[in-house]
Amino acid sequence: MITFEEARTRLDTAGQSHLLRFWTDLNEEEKNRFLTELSVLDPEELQDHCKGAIKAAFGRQLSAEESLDQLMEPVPPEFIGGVKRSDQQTLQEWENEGILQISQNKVAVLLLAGGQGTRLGVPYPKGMYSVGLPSKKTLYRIQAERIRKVQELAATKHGSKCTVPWYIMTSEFTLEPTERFFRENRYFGLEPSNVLMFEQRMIPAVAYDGKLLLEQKGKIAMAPDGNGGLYRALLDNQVLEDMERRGVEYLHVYCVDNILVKMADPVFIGFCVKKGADCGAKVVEKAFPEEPVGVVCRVGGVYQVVEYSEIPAETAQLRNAAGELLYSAGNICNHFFTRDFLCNVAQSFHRELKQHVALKKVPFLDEDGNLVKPTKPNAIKMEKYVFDVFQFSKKFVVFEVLREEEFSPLKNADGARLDTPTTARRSLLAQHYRWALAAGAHFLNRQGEIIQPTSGISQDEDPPVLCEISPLVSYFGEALEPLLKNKSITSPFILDETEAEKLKN
Ligand SMILES: CC(=O)N[C@H]1[C@@H](OP(=O)(O)O)O[C@H](CO)[C@@H](O)[C@@H]1O
Repeated sequence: MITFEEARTRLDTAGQSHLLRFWTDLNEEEKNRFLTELSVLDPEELQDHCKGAIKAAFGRQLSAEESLDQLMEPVPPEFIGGVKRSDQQTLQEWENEGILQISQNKVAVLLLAGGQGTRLGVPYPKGMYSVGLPSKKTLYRIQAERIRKVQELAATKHGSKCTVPWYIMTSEFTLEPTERFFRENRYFGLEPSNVLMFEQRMIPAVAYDGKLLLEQKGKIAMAPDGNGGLYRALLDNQVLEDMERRGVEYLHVYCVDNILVKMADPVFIGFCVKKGADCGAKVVEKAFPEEPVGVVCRVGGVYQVVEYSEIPAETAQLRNAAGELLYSAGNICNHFFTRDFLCNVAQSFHRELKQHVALKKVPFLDEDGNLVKPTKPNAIKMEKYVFDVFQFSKKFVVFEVLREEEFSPLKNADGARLDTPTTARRSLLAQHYRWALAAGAHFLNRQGEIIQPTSGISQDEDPPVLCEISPLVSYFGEALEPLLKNKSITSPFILDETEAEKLKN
């Protein structure tokens, strides 16, 4: 930790000496905490950060030729691999490859979980949320059980025990509650040494005059550095070394809120490995022009995601001759990276990542120490995005999957039209209902009458039966026929391991 004098000199250099305005009001503990916070702020970096924020927010506007819509082009269809575009045998080959890599301990998953869940409106990390399934499982439990199952599938097929380590990037907001939650839930049956949490950095919000803000007398207003803070956090926390020690070669990186996420998806991993990719993105067909998903495309000839907050509205509306959205490769925040690629990016390029700007209302202390809650944006928050490293890839691939099977994110509280606990719950239950029907089950209501099978269930309606299948029984619909074929099942039905045992007999 630095001394007060050192802090003062550093802040003078960075033009931020006002931050010590209330120093004499602080008690010893607050002073120490503040000095600890200040000691990680390098004065030159801080100065660059503030200048960069102002320039990014209010700098020169791009000319017409430089503008995004002039430079954007869709991914040529022949460059997109995927579930709809491939036959069963090819898909099986990719899956086999993925399972083989998993069985050799070469695959890990990495969760981006530093966000505050502001839109969902809960004061705890999103992964701890339960969307109201019959089993009451939280997102974290579902994800953990999918890891356990995919490990088991690979171990059974190749005859040796294997591990898919789970790296979890948290932030100042989410580390402590996430750790506690995992401990209290005994790591959901995973080996604790294979669940590795680390923290991304926080960076200061910058007021429109280039100054930092105090949120308390001894605390600067900070925010996580975006999910692209991953690369710096990998270095800060020696995560790449841990991967190397374990022999991990391939990473499946995903964000916490998609209830249908296929953890360490063998098909996606196998596809990327077989194509020799160093970096890949899973996409779904974008549903409508305003859908809040980024689009994978090329900008100036280079692969990139253009985020929903940055794509010009008219560009998002463009359609091809067949009437489909021109920019339809919707990013579902499921990425593939080789460890080599991550090392290269983290070591050589993390400083070059674009800073994205958001103008936000950031509460601050005024000169008299009173907390002001602004009614309009007053500060710039800078964020890096995880996908901004695609440009450094030597072999980038895109993999399209079916939305109803793999993408239903939890972003908003119930009451919103899209991406709520209700839509997430319905997506999962509809999927499990489809799996059960495909395995040959018949559903009965409480009166013992057959419920006629329904297909094409939308997120606006509940499936006709309540059927939830534990990931410990089936990872993605497999192995259900021996349990369910020609069985008459009464809704609600929870197929967990105990129920599976009963059905076997
Ligand atoms: C920076 C970043 O990763 N943005 C992602 C991410 O958006 P959020 O709104 O930040 O959750 O998830 C979306 C999919 O749910 C994806 O479409 C988008 O591009």
